[in-house]
Amino acid sequence: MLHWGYDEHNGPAHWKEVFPVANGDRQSPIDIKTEETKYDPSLRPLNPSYDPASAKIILNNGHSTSVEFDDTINRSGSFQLNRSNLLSEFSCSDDEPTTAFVLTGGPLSGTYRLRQIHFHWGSNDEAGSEHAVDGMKYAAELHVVHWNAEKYSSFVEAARQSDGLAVMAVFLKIGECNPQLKKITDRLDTIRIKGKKALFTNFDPSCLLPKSLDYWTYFGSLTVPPLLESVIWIVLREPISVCSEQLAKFRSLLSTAEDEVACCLLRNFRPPQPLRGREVRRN
Ligand SMILES: NS(=O)(=O)c1ccc(C(=O)N2CCc3cc(O)c(O)cc3[C@@H]2c2ccccc2)cc1
Ligand SMILES: [Zn+2]
Repeated sequence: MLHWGYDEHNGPAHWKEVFPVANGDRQSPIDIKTEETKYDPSLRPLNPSYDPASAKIILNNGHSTSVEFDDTINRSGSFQLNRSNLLSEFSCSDDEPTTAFVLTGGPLSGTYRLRQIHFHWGSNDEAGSEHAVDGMKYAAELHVVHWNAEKYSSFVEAARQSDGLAVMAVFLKIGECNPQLKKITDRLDTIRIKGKKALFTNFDPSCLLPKSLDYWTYFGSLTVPPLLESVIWIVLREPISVCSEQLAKFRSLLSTAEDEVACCLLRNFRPPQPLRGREVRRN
């Protein structure tokens, strides 16, 4: 198998050839059978608090489009943005609580720091989400990726720990065009080719969250290689809207680089994986 992707020759059915954990017992996504979810009174409300200044770039990494955030923090507690992206450096004094772009509450113990958001979609409006609800798939799915910055010193280290990552999933349901999503879909034509990136600042991902933050939660994995089993999944029950024209822009992204034959990224979802006896809790 060449580099993994979503085509016939390198898609999800092949990933186990290179990443045997694909057959593990806490793989994602899953089909959430609502009748079998368990209410858990100990689950607290989710508390996302994002600082718009931390958004940095939007990029096409060949298997999705992502908005990357600045999740570096140096010892003095001040946030350091690297000069190469010409963003000004700002620092908060040590006595200020740094609440920028973190997720706490819900099933989480501790503070998870926002790293990136990205999307999954399909070749048609009917099925593009990764998680399913009672067998039903949505048109697309937003993932808001956080890592446990209290316990681990980097995202990649956290990605190897069973409680290292927390990903909030938001379903995108076909309907009205989404004005908040427009800020992202309007930029996709500048990053069509794999590897392309562009400055993307002052974006607060909470503008993409639905009114209700009610959720299901379960222990799972990355849904793309290396499929690491390090994700606490928090799937919001209420979808946000997206229109066909906006979805079409995602599909016009290329999964190929400049020097390759152009190939559109028409779909990039992994099908639901076996639950293997895991429990899905709801708040
Ligand atoms: N769909 S998802 O489960 O929410 C998810 C989460 C994280 C990541 C992520 O940040 N990854 C995994 C894939 C990947 C591919 C790259 O080309 C890359 O440059 C970075 C990543 C990272 C990653 C890589 C290694 C360890 C952990 C994450 C991707 C998908
Ligand atoms: Zn994802």
